[in-house]
Amino acid sequence: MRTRLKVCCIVSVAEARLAIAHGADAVGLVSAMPSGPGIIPDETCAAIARAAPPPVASVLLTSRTEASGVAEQAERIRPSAVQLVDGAASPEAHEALRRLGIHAIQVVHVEDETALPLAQEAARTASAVLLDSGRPSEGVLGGTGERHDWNISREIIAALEIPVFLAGGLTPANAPEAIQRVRPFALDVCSGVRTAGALDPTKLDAFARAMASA
Ligand SMILES: O=C(O)c1ccccc1NCC(=O)[C@H](O)[C@H](O)COP(=O)(O)O
Repeated sequence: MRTRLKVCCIVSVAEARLAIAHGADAVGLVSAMPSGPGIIPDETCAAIARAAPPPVASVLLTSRTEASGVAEQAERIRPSAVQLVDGAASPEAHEALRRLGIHAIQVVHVEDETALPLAQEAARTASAVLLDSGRPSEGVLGGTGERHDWNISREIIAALEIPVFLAGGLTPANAPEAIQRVRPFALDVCSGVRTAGALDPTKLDAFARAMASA
């Protein structure tokens, strides 16, 4: 099965089009966060979500966890999916998204082996799990440019029956190894395809080619 590509930290409709032209299956839109390089206003998230043509998915990243807050933002922006980045969102938040017909992607930050039970719990309600390299205890919820322990990720993917995205420090140089060793449903990349903050067509092309070569 082909490994899917999610290009995250998209800041404009033009960047979304560039990512899609290079084969992105999904574009990630980072709304308000405690910190991070890719944050954009909700109005920009909504404009990009409207511009993403089917079957490309628009994924809204939110640090909200309460059902009412998650649902309010999702209803306004209308993405295909919401990526919950700040620990396990409440079952009510998942249920609110389900009622809106919007998928929930639950992020699990792989800090140590405790990520496995967290991912198994998340898989009970989420449509997909995304394994990332944040440090929630320090208010870092993604966009680190750092890899985590892929042995743990591989173990999680083998244990789960739902799609699992792999994120954190991916680049054209390590994408083939990520696919071969970890076998994720999709790769998620932010800093590895950017230069001086802007989406870089040369790096995007190299990333897509690296994935195809795996
Ligand atoms: O990029 C941000 O500003 C950000 C902040 C807080 C949560 C998530 C954020 N980025 C979105 C992502 O999901 C990244 O694609 C993912 O963390 C991988 O980033 P990178 O290691 O830079 O490829």
